[in-house]
Amino acid sequence: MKTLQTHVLGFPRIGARRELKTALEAFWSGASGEAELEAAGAALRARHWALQAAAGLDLVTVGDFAFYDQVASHIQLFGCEPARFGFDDAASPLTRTFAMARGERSDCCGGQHKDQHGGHALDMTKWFDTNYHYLVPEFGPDTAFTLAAERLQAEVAEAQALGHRVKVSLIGPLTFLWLGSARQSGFDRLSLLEKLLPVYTALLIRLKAQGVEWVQVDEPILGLDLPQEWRNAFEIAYWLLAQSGASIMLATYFSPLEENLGLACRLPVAGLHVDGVRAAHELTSVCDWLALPKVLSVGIVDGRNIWRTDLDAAIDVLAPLLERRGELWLAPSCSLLHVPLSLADESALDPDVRSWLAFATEKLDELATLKAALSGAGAPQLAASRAAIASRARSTRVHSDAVAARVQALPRGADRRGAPFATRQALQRARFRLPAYPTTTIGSFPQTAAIRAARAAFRRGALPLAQYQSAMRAEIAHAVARQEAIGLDVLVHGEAERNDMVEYFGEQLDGFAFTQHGWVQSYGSRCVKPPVLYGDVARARPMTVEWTVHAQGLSARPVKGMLTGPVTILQWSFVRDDQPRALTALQIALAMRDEVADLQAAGIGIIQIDEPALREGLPLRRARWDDYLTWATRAFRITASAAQDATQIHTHMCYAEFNDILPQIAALDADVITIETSRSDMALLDGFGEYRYPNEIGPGVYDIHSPKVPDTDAIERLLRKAAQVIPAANLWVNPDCGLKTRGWAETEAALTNMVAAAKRMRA
Ligand SMILES: CN1c2c(nc(N)[nH]c2=O)NC[C@@H]1CNc1ccc(C(=O)N[C@@H](CCC(=O)N[C@@H](CCC(=O)N[C@@H](CCC(=O)O)C(=O)O)C(=O)O)C(=O)O)cc1
Ligand SMILES: N[C@@H](CCS)C(=O)O
Ligand SMILES: [Zn+2]
Repeated sequence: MKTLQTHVLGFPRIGARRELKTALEAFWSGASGEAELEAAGAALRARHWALQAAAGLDLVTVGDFAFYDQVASHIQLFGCEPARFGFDDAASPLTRTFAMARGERSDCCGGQHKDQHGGHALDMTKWFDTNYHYLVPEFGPDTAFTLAAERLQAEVAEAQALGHRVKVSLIGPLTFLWLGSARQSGFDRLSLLEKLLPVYTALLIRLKAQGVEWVQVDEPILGLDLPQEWRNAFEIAYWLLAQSGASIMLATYFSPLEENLGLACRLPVAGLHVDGVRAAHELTSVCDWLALPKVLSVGIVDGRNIWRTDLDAAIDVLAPLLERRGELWLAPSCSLLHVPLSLADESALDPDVRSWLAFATEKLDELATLKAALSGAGAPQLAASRAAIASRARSTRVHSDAVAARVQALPRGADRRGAPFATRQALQRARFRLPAYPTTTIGSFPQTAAIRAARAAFRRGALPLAQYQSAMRAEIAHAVARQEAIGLDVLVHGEAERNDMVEYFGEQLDGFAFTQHGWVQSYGSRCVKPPVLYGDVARARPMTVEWTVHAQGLSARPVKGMLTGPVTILQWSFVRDDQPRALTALQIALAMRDEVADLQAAGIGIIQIDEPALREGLPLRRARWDDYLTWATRAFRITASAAQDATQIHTHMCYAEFNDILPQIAALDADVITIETSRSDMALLDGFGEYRYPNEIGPGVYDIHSPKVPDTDAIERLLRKAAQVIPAANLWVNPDCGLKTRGWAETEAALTNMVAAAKRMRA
C-alpha cells in the first residue's frame, strides 16, 4: 500500500487583488480600525485554505500568514520584541508589529512613549536569495524568550473550525537565530539557543494538544555554508524538540544540502522536506540516507518560478522514490510566497505564454495531478500539461536568430570602456565641472497618488495616451524644477512614468510578457509584478530617451539617464529555465547597451545603470560565487561599455552588505557608485576604504526608508566619517536609494539639508 500526501510550505497572503495591502494601508492611514484589519486577514486565510483544500491537498498550512512579515510574527511568537521599543501591555500585538516594522511613525501606546521607543524600525533585509524582505530580529545577551502563541493558536482553531486538517509552519530555531543581528559586536547569537529551545518545545506541546498533526519547521540555513558550531547545534536542538512528541517535518529549501545532507537525514524528526528543483541531484542520496519510517517530502514543483511543471519528468523522478519508500509527500520546492496567486484573471496574457505558466493556485492543481497519476488513478490533466510543455519547447517565439547571431558575434573586449578610469575621470571633470562633493539623487521621486491614478486611468482606457504622456511630462518638469530649487548638482527625471524599475523595461523589451495582477509581496504592503521572461531578449526601440531628453531640455544642469542593469532585470523577473541565466543576462545586457548608446547619442552625458540585485543574485553556496560574479559583472560591463570616455556611468546598489564582493564591484568599473550606507552609519565604507576602492563613490547619507528628515548636522557627520576612508575628491553626496515611497514634503526637506551639508563640506 503506497501513501501519498500533498501540502504547501506556505501560500501567498497578499490576496488576488492585494486585499491585504488595501486593508493595511487603510489601517495605517486611520481610515479603519483593528477589527477591520483582523477581519480582512481572517478572510484571506480562509480563502487560501479553501483553495488548498479544493485542490485536494491533504493538509492546509497555518502560520504562514502575517500582517507584515513572517519573521516579525515569530519575534512576537517567541516574545523577543527588542526592549528598545518599550512596549507595554497596553499596546496591542498589531500595533507592536507595525511599530517594529515601520518605526516611530507608529502611534504605539497612543504615542505617549515615543522617546523611549528608540524610534527606528527593525532593519529589513533580503530573505535568502529572494526579492522578499524580512524584518531582522535583534539579539543580545539580554534577549529573553517567552511564548506568545495566542495568535497562532487562534489561527489553528480558525482552520480547524473550517474543517481542515492542519499543518503548522514555523521558522526553525537555528534559522531564526541565524537571521537575526547581534546588537553588540562580538555577541554570539547561537548562545541564545539554550534559552530559545524550551519555548519552542512548549509551543510544540501546545500545538499537539490542540490537535495539530504535523509541524513544519523551516531550516533553510541547512542549505548554506554553516560554521561547524551551528551544524553541531542542530543535533542537540532537534533532540530536545523531539521530546515534545510533535511530528516535525523539517523543511529545507533554496539550495542543496551538500555536507549537511547526512546531518539533516539523521535528525530525530518525523519527516524531511527537500528542494527537488534546486537540489534535484540530491534526491537519491536523501532517499538512501533518510531512514524509514521518516517521511520524505519532495519539493517537486518550482516555488521560485512560474513555469508549468513537466509532470512526466516529475513522475519519472517520483515513482522510484515512492516505490522505495512506500510513502511520499509532494509539495512545491519552497513557500509559494514568491510567486503570484493565480492565473485566473490574466486575460490579457498572450494565450500561448499563459498556457506555459502555473502560478500558486495552478501549482496546487499540479500537485493534485501528480498525486493522482502516481497513485494510479486517472489524471486527465496530464494531457493538457504535456501539450503545454511541448508547445513551449517548439515555440518559434522563444528563439530569435538575430539575438543568437548578436551574442555569437560579440567581440572580445566588448565589456571594456575605452580608456582607464583615471583618463575618463579627467575628461568627465572637464566636461561637467561639478563642485567638490557633488550632490545627486538615486533616480525616483515620489510616486504620488496622482501619478498612480493617471497611470491606472490610462491603463483602463479612461485617459488617452497623449494626455497620460503630457501628465507625466508635467510631473517630470515638476521634479526637475524642485531639484533646481533645492540646488542639486546632477538631476534626474524622477521616474514618474515608471510603474517599477524592472517591470517598466520588461514591458518594452521583446522576450518578456507581463501580467495584470501577478503581484508578489516585496515587504509589508509593498508588492512588485515581476515580468515573465520567456524568450530571447531584444530592444525594439528606445525606451527612456524621450523622457530623459525632455528633462534635460528643462535644465542647464546635467540630467542623469536612468536604466536598470541586466543583472537586476534578470533577478527581479521570472526567468527562463530552458537556458543558462548567464546567457539570458547577456541578452538583456545587449538590449540595455543599445539604450546607453541612444541616450548618449541624444546628448545625455551621465547615465546610471542600477544594479541593486547584484548581491542578491549570489548563489547561496560560496563555491558557486565566482562563476556567477564573472558572468554577472561582465553583463553589466557590456551594457556600460557603449559609453564613451567622457560619458559618466553611475551604478547604484542597496539592500545588502557589499564588503564581501568589493573586488567584483570594482570590476564593474562604473565611474561612480552610489550605495546604501546610512543605516549602517557608514560602517560599510570601511571595507571600501581598506580595499582602496578606485572610482568615485556616493555613500547614502539619508535613509529613505524612514520618514524622518535628517538634519544637516547629521548628514555632515556622516560625510566627515566617509571622508576619513574615501579620498574627498572621489566623494558624492546622495540619499541611500530612490525616493518613490516618500512624500514630497519630507523629500524636499531632507534634500535641502543634504545640499546644505555638502556646501559645508566644500567650505
Ligand atoms: C527597490 N526595490 C525594488 C525591488 N524589486 C522591484 N521589482 N522593484 C523595486 O523597486 N526590490 C527591492 C526594493 C523593494 N522596494 C520596493 C519599494 C516600493 C515598491 C512599491 O511601491 N510597489 C508598489 C507597486 C508599484 C507599481 O507597480 N505600481 C503600479 C501600479 C500602482 C497601483 O497599485 N495602482 C492601483 C491604482 C492606483 C490608483 O488608481 O490610484 C491599481 O492598479 O490598483 C504603477 O505605478 O502603475 C506598491 O504599491 O506595492 C515595491 C518594492
Ligand atoms: N533608480 C531607482 C533605484 C532603486 S534601487 C530608484 O531611484 O528608485
Ligand atoms: Zn536602491
